Amino acid sequence: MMQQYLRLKAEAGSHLLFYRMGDFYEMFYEDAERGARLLNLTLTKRGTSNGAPIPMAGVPHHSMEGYLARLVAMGESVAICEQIGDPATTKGPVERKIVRIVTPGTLTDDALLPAKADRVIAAVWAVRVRREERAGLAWMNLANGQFNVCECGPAMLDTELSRLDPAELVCAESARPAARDGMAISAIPDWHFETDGARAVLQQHFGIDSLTSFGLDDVPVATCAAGALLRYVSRTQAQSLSHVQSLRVDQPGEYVVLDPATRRNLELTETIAGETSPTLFSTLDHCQTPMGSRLLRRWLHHPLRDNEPAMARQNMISALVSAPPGASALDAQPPLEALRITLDRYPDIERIATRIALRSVRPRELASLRDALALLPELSRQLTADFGNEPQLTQYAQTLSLDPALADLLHRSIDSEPALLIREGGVIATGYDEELDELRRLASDNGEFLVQLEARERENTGIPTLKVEYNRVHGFYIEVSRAQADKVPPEYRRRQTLKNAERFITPELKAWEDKVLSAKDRSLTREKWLFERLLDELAEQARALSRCATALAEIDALAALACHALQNDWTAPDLAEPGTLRVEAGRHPVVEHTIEQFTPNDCELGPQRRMLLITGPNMGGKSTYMRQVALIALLARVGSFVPAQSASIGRLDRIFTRIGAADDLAGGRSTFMMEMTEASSILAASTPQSLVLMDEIGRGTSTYDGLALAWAIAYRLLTHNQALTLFATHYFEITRLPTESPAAANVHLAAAESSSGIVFLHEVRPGPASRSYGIQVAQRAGIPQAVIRHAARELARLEASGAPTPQLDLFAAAAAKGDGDASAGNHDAASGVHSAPDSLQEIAEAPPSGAIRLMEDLAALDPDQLTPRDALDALYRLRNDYLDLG
Ligand SMILES: Nc1ncnc2c1ncn2[C@@H]1O[C@H](COP(=O)(O)OP(=O)(O)OP(=O)(O)O)[C@@H](O)[C@H]1O
Repeated sequence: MMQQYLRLKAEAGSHLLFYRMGDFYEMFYEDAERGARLLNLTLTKRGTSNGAPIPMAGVPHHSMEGYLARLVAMGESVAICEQIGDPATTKGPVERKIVRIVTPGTLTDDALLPAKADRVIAAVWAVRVRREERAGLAWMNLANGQFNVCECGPAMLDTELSRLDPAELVCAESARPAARDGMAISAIPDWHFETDGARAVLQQHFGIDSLTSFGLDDVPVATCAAGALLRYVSRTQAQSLSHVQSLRVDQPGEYVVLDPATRRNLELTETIAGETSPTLFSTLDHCQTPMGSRLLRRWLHHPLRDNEPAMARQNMISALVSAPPGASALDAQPPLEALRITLDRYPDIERIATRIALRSVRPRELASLRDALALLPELSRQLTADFGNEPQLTQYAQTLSLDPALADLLHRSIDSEPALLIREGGVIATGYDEELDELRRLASDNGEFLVQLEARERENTGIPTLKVEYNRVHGFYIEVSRAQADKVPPEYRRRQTLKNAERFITPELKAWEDKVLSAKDRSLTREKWLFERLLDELAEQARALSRCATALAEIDALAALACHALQNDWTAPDLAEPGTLRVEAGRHPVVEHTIEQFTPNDCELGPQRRMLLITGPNMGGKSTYMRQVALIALLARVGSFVPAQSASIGRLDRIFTRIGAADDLAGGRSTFMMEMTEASSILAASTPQSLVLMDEIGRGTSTYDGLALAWAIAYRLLTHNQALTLFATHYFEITRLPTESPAAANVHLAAAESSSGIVFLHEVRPGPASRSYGIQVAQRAGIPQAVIRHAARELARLEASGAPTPQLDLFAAAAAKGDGDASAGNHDAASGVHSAPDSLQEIAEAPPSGAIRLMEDLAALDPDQLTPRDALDALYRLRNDYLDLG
């Protein structure tokens, strides 16, 4: 047996091998140790190998699914080996075979899959093509059969992977990427990616001679990845992947690019702390079906660049939102509500269709499919009757009309309440197959015969207490009390002797028993055979079914967005010309639900006003404001309504965010290094059609370094990249940027000081802030009073001494003017709303800033060339020039 095990283990490779032995799946050797550790199982021993005991750990076969789910969640893969030979007729170990391999990215079983998220498997391959490094990506969603590829430069690989968020990444052994959270890495031999072999695998699967029709000629590197991926996935499944019927090339310009940091910062489907709620997705997910939820999640991660497809969704949402109550609506419900009530009754047809194709569908899933198909005409009727003025919605009605033969077949073939598993019987409906009905009748027709037999034998033997009974060990028997046992006729043969009774069998009873029991076996065999034939017939409809599932998912996701828009007073944005972003009274789609009263704010960016410099106290609402603008833009590009009074959002190619400080300790990068890495990719890639969010860039280093970098980065974004930028900063020196470039404008988050401390107004007003309120915010955060008083004294001292911190200078100037109003400051030249106070104006006009000039002067000095006297003179000069000690 161990030889057989070792052969199968060699086949399983690095996957854990679940080796079936009776009612258990056993693991041996290192697998046993690893499995026991991961699953908290008892580690035992079985036999010895070279004198050493062989470690063994096992899980009961009936609870295997739960253990598999846990292992897969930990990124493990498991090869499942079943007994396929018959123990009764086999000498030596029963024949066994690996029947499937469960890996994190190739799950199709409902019990192992998250209902509301996709689990994608991807493969990556990178090579040099005509002196240019290219990365090819292929990915597959096995649970719905979608198979896609794209190609990009290596720099974009991380961004693409964050878009797809694969559960498993297949790569070549020679190019294993660094591990990442939530993504298992599976290395396969390099030759699997070899061009000819990869193309052959694809051509064979799709049954075609050329891959040109899929548009693969332009993406040779991705084609290699696709071939390797298909080979890998096929090996894991017991069945052919007949539901993977096409391969789509994602075009580079299709979606608004969001890099990994941006997806994280905008908390699309996961909060920064790693929770699933509250996120944009958790807020919007009013979907009634799991397939709708999964599609909505995909949409949020794939905002559309072009107006046309986004507009198509928006039009449908508008129709759903505004349909007048019609005669057809259920129970006088508004049409949208009636539609959602109908949707609520659909099961996960998308995954059922896949499991039909993979022949792993369960009887009860077919019953729920049958019931769902009966609902389709009602849904089609609602779409045409209530939303008839929106042609795209009514088009769905056509996709939903499946061949009535399918519903009829399921209706006739599947029992109204089928058993859980086909091996239990009771799945095929009575009346579907004559032979099955006959066998079932034979198998169950025991009552009448036994009653008659018992009466007859009592009379023949004269034993009134004689009984005909059944148990699982001995089958049918006639029981007679001990005292009466000598009265039984000679044809009675003893089967069992008990303390007070004797049990007998007669030739007649035995013959009948054989007939009944064989009828039972034969009926089960017949039922299994019928089920297989049924799957053959259903498989022909799997494609139409998955198209129907896609339509249902789209209707559901649109209805969810419409429902949210209606309940929260969202509006349809205007999908405008590139380079425009205008929001009137916008709100943060998630935060507006988590606080009592959200203050709406405007935002205006366009060709003449490309950058907003956002200042204001800590806790004033800067980050919320910036994120809200980005989320409104993203929602508009998804095709959704937006939380604003009105909005006009142009075509965007990318959204970038540099928000918050996060160390990448694993990657060995400090906070400041991370900040600069992100900033450098923004400077490298943003265009006039990009939206850039920069939050407090430069704060991770010393004040002057930070200020100088922040200034230079802002300047570059404004003049070179010309991206639409929201730039929040505590460096008030930067607020004079508008005087140098009219395309920049200052805004600030207003706050006021009251007797009880600072009050945040959360209102975005024109012009820069006048104070930072750091000490007041610290006080609110509970810093001890003694520390607060000390800090206040220090601040007063610094201000009085005119210490050369540029922002202190600025505040001091404003404060000296007796500026008690938190929001009053100079308003930028570009906005032209207010004139600037003199002192600020002076600072703004001093070319260039004092800080930078000081640095320049210092840099101009060469200490090695100075005499002690020259050095002293230089020191006095600098002191006089830059410090006002008067
Ligand atoms: N428009 C708004 N209306 C109401 N409350 C708001 C608004 N914007 C922000 N807030 C509240 O203010 C809090 C602080 O907001 P936010 O984190 O955006 O401030 P910040 O200026 O970025 O602070 P810091 O500079 O310290 O990072 C939020 O938790 C939120 O509850």
